[in-house]
Amino acid sequence: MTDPAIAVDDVVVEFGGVTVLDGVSTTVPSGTFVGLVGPNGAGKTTLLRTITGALDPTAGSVAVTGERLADRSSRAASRLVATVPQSTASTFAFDVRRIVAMGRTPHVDRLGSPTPADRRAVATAMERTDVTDFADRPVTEVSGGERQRVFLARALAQDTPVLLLDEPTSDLDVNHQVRTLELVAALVEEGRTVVAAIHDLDLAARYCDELRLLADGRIRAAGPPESVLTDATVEAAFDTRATVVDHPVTGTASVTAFAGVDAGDAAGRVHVVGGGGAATPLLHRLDAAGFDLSVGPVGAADRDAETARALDADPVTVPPYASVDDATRATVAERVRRADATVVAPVAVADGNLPALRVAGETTSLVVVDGGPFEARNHAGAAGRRVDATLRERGHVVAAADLVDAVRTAVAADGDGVRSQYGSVDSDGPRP
Ligand SMILES: Nc1ncnc2c1ncn2[C@@H]1O[C@H](COP(=O)(O)OP(=O)(O)OP(=O)(O)O)[C@@H](O)[C@H]1O
Repeated sequence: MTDPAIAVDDVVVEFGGVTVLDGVSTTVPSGTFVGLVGPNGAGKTTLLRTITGALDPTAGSVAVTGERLADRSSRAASRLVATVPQSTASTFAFDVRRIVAMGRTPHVDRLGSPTPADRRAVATAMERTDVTDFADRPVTEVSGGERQRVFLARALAQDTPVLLLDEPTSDLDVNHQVRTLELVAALVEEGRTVVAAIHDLDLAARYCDELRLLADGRIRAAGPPESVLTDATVEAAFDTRATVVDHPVTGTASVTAFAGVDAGDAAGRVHVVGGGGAATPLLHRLDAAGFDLSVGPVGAADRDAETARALDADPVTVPPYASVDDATRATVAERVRRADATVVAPVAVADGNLPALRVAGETTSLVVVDGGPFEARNHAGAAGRRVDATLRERGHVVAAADLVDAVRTAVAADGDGVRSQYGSVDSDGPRP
């Protein structure tokens, strides 16, 4: 069997008597992209620095392609591993091309000048990281995100089998985040091995072959992203409530954290009127709080339907582009009546949700999230203004941030409160 690209064996790192890595063992197979995830201070940077040999572990050992980097000359080690540090602040005003060319140092003969192959490697690295346009600018005068790409270009120009990246996308805009991780994935396809500390769990799940979840100096979970990122592992490592679902577009794990949401001890059935993704964040909050959920009516392929299925929240769906038939209407009405509270997401009034809005409006335990269909600006005319005023006066309208508390109160008051009377004021029906 060939050696793994990286083997970390029972590594302990202490700083001034404080144990930062506490017996970390893991291997990274050659040609894979492994993401290091975990909370601030978990030890990700420390582990990367130990792998490069920049830090000597208190105990344990690290091998890269079967060799201890500490036993190699720094020039030889630099032909094996390239790194992009978390902070790329540079004090020297070298131009970008010169910074990238520094990646060739371990390959260039000490006395010789760069060869055409060196120049080609620099040009290709700049192109692949999209920095060619500002190749002649001083690195001190480019933006933080541009500088991050310059240092990735330097690492690419170094042309090593192993790349270690500390937060390679932290300063990048959304376009360059995705482009950079696609570039990294392409490098891995070409046979390189990459380990990257990544804070964005969704991006890590989307691009990495495997993850290592680090917390309190230990690896808490290791393997494919979907096995590492679960509600339980994320909650334990990050000390927060969290829900992990399949992302509707990428199909990979998508993590939503809820700081300050109580442990899921809330009881009660809640029906949510949503559509177009408006209910998705609300469903996550309500699910994390512990409510039993139903949703609808929503299109079968709607984002809210996907979320509902992922959370076992029982969506009432209609086929795409179909109108709501009598049977569906009756099902929704039944769900609303059976629920201990009904939540209306900030949706626009549409033929599809109008029947549900009508039924919801007649319940006593209605929670309307601010910006929704009952708002005056979403209705034409006096009827709309009356609906809005009545609901606000009766305390049914809340900000999304206050949703869980409002639903707890509504559930407790179910059957007890005054009717929201949306039904009675809406004599001619709201108009979109
Ligand atoms: N040189 C050092 N001396 C003392 N303590 C250090 C040193 N380097 C790191 N630490 C401590 O070790 C712990 C782990 O730090 P590390 O930078 O490895 O975490 P991290 O997981 O990369 O965090 P972040 O996500 O915030 O970048 C932290 O508590 C940090 O304060």
